[in-house]
Amino acid sequence: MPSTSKVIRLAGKEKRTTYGDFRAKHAGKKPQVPWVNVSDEEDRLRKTHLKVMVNGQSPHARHTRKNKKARHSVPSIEEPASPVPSSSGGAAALQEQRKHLPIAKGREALIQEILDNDITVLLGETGSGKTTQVPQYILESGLAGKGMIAVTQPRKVAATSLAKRVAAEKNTTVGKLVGYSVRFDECSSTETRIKYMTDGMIVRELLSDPLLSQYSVVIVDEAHERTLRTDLLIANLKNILKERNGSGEANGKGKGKANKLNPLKIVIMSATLDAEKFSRFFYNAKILYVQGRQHPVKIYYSVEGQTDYVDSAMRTFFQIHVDQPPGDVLIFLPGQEDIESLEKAIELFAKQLPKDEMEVLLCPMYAAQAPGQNAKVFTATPTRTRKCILSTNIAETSITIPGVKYVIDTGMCKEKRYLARDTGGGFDTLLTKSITKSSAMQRAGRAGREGMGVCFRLYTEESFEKMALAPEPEIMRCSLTSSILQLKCLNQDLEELDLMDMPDVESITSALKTLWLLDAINSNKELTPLGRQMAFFPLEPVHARAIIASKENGCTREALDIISVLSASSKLFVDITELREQAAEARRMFRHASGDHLTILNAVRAYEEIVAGGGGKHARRDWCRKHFLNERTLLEATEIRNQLRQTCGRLGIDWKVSCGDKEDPVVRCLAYGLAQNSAFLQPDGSYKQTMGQSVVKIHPGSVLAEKKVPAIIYDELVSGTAVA
Ligand SMILES: Nc1ncnc2c1ncn2[C@@H]1O[C@H](COP(=O)(O)OP(=O)(O)OP(=O)(O)O)[C@@H](O)[C@H]1O
Repeated sequence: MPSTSKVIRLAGKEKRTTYGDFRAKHAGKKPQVPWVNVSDEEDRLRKTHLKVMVNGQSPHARHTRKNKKARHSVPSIEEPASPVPSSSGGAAALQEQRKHLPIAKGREALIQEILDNDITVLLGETGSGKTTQVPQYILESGLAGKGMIAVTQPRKVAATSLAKRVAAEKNTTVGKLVGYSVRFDECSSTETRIKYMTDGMIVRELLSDPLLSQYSVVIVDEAHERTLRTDLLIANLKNILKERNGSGEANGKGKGKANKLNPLKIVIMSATLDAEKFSRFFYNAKILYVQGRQHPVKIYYSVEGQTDYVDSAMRTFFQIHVDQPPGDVLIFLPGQEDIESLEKAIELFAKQLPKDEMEVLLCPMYAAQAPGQNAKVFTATPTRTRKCILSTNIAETSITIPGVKYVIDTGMCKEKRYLARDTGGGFDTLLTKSITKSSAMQRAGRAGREGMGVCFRLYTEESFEKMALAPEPEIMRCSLTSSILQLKCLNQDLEELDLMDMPDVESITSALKTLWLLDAINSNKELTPLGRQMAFFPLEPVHARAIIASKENGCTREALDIISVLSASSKLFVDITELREQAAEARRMFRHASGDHLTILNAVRAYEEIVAGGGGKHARRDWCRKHFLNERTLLEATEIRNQLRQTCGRLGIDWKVSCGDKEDPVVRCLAYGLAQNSAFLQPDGSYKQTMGQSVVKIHPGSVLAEKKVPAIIYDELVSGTAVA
């Protein structure tokens, strides 16, 4: 059965802004500025949650409504005289900066509160210093004893960049006193006391250490995002607290220790949190509030709603570029396609600017881009240049991008949503939708980290008022398959966990059906030995199942080559709509009649020959460019493969076993994992899913796009987007 990496679910057309549209619309014209008005920065959301102040007044006065007179133009932005030193500089400058953060005033009070309470909920404005300082205060005060302090983050990029920043503040290199742990990348040592980690990694640690015995403090940061992993962690922390502290109270202070482990301290943090809900969940835990932000952020709303947010973002960018003082610009967009469209449009217009204007340096930032590429965003901006970062919501929380003074918020994001199938199983899909108030505030908070900032919201104040406060918890809208498998390994049933919000029965049933079809659980919903093995792999269960099946099919080497590429954060085949034919021609040598997975394998093998040939870095890069391959994906996949090989070793699977050039064993083992993702050819040329009613079409970037084959398996289903 041929296999393809991507199919499209045909469910109506969605209009996309393309490069061509931009050219037609703006050819020869100077970009126009959208109307904007000024609103003062507000924190009315938080006022309702305020219970205990940790410190006093904000160091800077807030902007008031009198700014409204600047309705029709963006006034020039003046820096208030600030005693705060600049963020660049050595260790002494960093120590000086730490002292000026709003949270520093409340340091002693905060430590005392954490000492007195097992669970603390901490609210503080973006940039007040929660994420970088609280772990250091806890460490410096000796509150963590000999244990480690875990600081969880929903996203990789935040965990790694925060670890680097805090290591610099501690005048050390990352991986020693301060480390991080993200999927496929661990940077810590026996010296590590503060560990920034993704919520996924700490949930994974529960498998080998159910009481998280290495940690004396767990700080759950950006808890407002309510990711699935954060919710599972929080539910487990409640149980661990009972086990380790012997109390089910927020201020139990470790009384009646149930075992020999250190008592656990839990801190829940965010700038935009429904603090009362968290407090109630944790036995009415105390809510602390850090008042004030280091630098103010002015907010501008558009007077009218913007129908084409990519176009409006472009015009707002040039308005800033032409009229405003130096400072980098961060633009929030929903996804990669919009980022690419905007990148091209800005590039085109930037070339038409007069010679005496500053240069524009474009830096895209999205999860599917290799980590090294995202790291470029953090490098210093050259002189006479304005950096323009085009990002999805991966830059929305926790991170500080040095140099950013302006934020443009399109008000849109992509949200993962699970579409269940009546016949069992289902899939996660990304839908473009309006953001929430929490997101809007977090996005604005990315300006004003090093000095006064400005945020342009490409939506009206009225639209902001109508936004939901926070996103719907992921547990209510995402696939539960992987989580239920992990919980089964901890002898836990999702239905019986004390969760903040309980998902509906259908999505639990759907996940259980998938696990049953993969043989991870039996018909009594009990974990099978195979399921336990699958949970060892840091992969989606479908991919883990394929690797395990490769053992009996004698093709583990090939399965790992393919699945490590599928698990990398960016695609291997560069897919530019306008250059699709040229790319297909350049990649002809890798094409495999059996589909995309074997084509990936051919590309990996060809790349390895180039590496073995010893042509050097430049030769490898040129070869990849020539063949429209993303070398960063290949490099990342090599790292992932090394880890998967180690996991195979621990499970007694010999990764060196190869089937050579035979294709059947490879497709067969993929089919074990992807059996649910299969579709049969229909008389009209479309494909119908075997499980579910959806009609799908092979993605135009697939090697099978032009072919009609009786049946396919696939590993990615895109919903609702149009065929280009
Ligand atoms: N990588 C960095 N480079 C330069 N300055 C930084 C960096 N990280 C943090 N800072 C400085 O430290 C301040 C506090 O950052 P921190 O992340 O601790 O705030 P926070 O209260 O957790 O904010 P948020 O809620 O947005 O995560 C920032 O406003 C910025 O001035």
